[in-house]
Amino acid sequence: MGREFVEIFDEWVHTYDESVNGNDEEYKDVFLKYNEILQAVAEAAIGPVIEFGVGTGNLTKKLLERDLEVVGVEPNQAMRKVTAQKIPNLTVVDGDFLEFETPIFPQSFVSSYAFHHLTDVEKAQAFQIYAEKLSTGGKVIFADTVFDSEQSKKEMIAFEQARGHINLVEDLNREYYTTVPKLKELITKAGFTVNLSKMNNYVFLIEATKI
Ligand SMILES: C[S@@+](CC[C@H](N)C(=O)[O-])C[C@H]1O[C@@H](n2cnc3c(N)ncnc32)[C@H](O)[C@@H]1O
Repeated sequence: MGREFVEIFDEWVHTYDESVNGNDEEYKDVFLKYNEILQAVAEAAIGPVIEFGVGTGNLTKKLLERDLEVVGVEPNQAMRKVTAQKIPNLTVVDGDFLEFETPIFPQSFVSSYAFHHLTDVEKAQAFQIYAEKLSTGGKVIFADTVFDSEQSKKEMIAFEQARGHINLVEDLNREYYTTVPKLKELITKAGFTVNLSKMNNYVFLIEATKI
């Protein structure tokens, strides 16, 4: 579920790695320190790991470099194809943040640049599902665009509008970018402790531990 943005990646799959490497002017600030952010997610993960929204496999590679057992969950067929070419032995199943069937029992759920595809209600449902599947001490480690408040979201959209980043503005208005207080509330309600740290002007590292 929360799959209404999956088709956007049929097109973006061809240039996605250029965007994350800073070659897309509009998304430069979103992807600032991309590798560092993914590394921070990988380092906080404990295996076995389920990764949502694998995309072109950039976080997956970092998880595998740590010798963690990983199963990917990715709803976009084109993205699954690219990842299969890059990392031939990886199991990537068709699924999403809310509906997934994998052959492993995870100790952590991880994701980068994808959780905003879910509404806040769906985000809460997702954390309830993860709470049921994890044992005490299990982790959810996500990196994603989150705003300090609704006011700072509005100011950031106005700022991007003023510098002519129309595609980014459309994205920020279209998808479900949430705020730090909302995220903290829904994660703690699901039975986790949580710590959020700012990684760049857009992205927070979200580290949740099952109580
Ligand atoms: C911006 S890309 C991020 C890719 C990669 N994780 C990264 O950090 O570069 C978002 C990915 O999430 C996937 N996606 C979209 N909706 C999703 C959903 N509901 N559940 C899981 N993944 C989803 C897209 O197909 C895409 O591969």
